[in-house]
This record gives sequence, structure tokens and C-alpha cells, in this order.
Amino acid sequence: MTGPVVTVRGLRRSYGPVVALEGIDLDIQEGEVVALLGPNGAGKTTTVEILEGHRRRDAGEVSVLGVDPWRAPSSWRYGIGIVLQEASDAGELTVLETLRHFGGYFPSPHDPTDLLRKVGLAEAAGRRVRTLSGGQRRRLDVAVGVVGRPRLLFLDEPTTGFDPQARRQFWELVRGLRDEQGTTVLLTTHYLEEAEALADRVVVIADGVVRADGDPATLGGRMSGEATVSWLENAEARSARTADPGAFVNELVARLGPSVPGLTVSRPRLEDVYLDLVGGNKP
Ligand SMILES: Nc1ncnc2c1ncn2[C@@H]1O[C@H](COP(=O)(O)OP(=O)(O)OP(=O)(O)O)[C@@H](O)[C@H]1O
Repeated sequence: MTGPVVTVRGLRRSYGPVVALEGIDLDIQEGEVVALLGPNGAGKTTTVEILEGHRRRDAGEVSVLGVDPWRAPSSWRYGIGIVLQEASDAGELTVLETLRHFGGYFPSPHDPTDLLRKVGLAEAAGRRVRTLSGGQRRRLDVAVGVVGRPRLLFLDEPTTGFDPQARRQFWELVRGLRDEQGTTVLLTTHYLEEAEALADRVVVIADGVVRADGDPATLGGRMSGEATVSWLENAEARSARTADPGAFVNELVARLGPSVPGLTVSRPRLEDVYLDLVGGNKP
């Protein structure tokens, strides 16, 4: 990691009377995979579109690859890759032709055949795009998004509609981009499992403000708060919340013997922490 790729300070944007962003701060370092989470209408798309240079802001400082996206020269786009939710028109081109076509817009694109291999589409190179399955189509979208070797890749809800296997393969693909190419990734997702599996950092937005920003493993004090210990005693399921699960389990072992039946120790799931942060756990 060599420095900030994205810096945002006090970002504000309203649509008429609707305040979409109320003062967002965000930093993304080179080589990070960051997941932007938040309920519908939280302001994720507005934030991402401002970073992409597609939407004007009302106030605040924004720097993406060292430049204000709203005033960026056209060459700035070479450093950016965008994979939108809605794929562009499939048309009659083959997979390979599509990638060649989009690669032609960039000064030093990936070799299209190599890239198709990396995204697991080598076998489909000669097929017309409209005949691809949803998952294959998404892989092609990603290939198109990275064909110009972007330093920063935006992925908008990339795995919506994927089966579990395709989702895992897609995660591997994104990890490969980060680990092998050093690509920085900002993704939006509604899947907490995806954020946990993929992101070095998650940023939770709700009502136009950042509610939390940190490692998904420790967000909201996840690993330092209370744990739930569950076990079976006299054939009855028991559970208890404790701030010191080690000591609690030691007591159980002392009382019930070394193999406590049905013993599990669990921390709050990312989903629980997230729902607390966005107010979705209110009674
Ligand atoms: N073009 C627009 N005109 C008017 N209001 C808008 C426009 N775009 C977004 N908004 C409003 O701004 C707020 C933030 O919307 P935004 O699309 O950024 O949220 P989001 O977090 O991306 O939501 P989702 O998860 O549903 O995609 C919402 O209240 C939305 O209704």
C-alpha cells in the first residue's frame, strides 16, 4: 500500500429537499478492498457516482487518484474501472470481440485472451455475449471493467443473483485482482457475508453519514464485546452471554467434565453489528 487512492472530506449532496449525503469522510489506500454498506437510500450510489465523476457534489473535498473527479481530465478515466449493476447492451459481438472493443479505448490494455482466462471465460471466448448465463455475463462485465488496467475498480452490487458457487469464484477473482495487480476496489453490496469475505475494510453509511468504518472482523467492537456460550446440560440446551468466555468455559469444564456436550462460543455476526448500526435492530 503506497498512499490514498480516494480521499473524501465533508461530502454533501442534496436532491431538492432530500439530503442524500450529510458530510461523508472516507479514505481508501492503494491496494485496499473496501465495501460500502448501507440500507436502501443510504447514499451509497450517490457517493460512488461522485467518486466516478458522474455526479456533482454540493460541498466537500474529493480526490480520486490525486484529482477532483468533477474536474478531471479525460486521461484520468484510464485509471478507473467501473462495473455497473446493469450491464450494457450485449449486442451480437462475441466475448473476445467485446473485450477487444473495450480494450481499444485504453493506452495499454490487458491482452484479451489472457484476461478471459483470468476471469474463467476462456472457453466462452467465441460465444455471442447474449448467449451467456448471468454469472458468465457478470464475469465479462468485470473483465470489461479491468481491461484498461485500472488502479481503482468500482463494483456495484457485483454478485446480485449469483449462486453460492459463482459468488465464491467471483470473490477469488477480486482477491486475485488485488493480490496480483494491486488493484484498489470499492464495492457496494447488500450481502454482509460478501463484505466479510472480501473486504479489508467496511464502511457503513446510513442517512447520509458514515456510521462505522473498520475491519469487518472487529467492527462495532464485535470481537471484544460479549460472547454467547451454548451447551447441553441434562439433555437441555443452555446458553449464556459473557464478557469472558474463556473463564466461563473453564467453569463448565470443571462442572461437566472435559468434553462439554454441544459446546459453542459465538460472537455477534457482522449482520447483527450492521443492523445495530443502521437502526434495524430496534424493537
Ligand atoms: N436523481 C435523484 N433525484 C432525487 N433523489 C435522489 C436521486 N438519486 C438519489 N436520490 C435520493 O437520495 C438518497 C440516497 O440515494 P442513493 O441512491 O445514493 O442510495 P443507495 O444507498 O445507493 O440506495 P440503494 O441501496 O437502494 O441503491 C435517497 O433518499 C434517494 O431517494
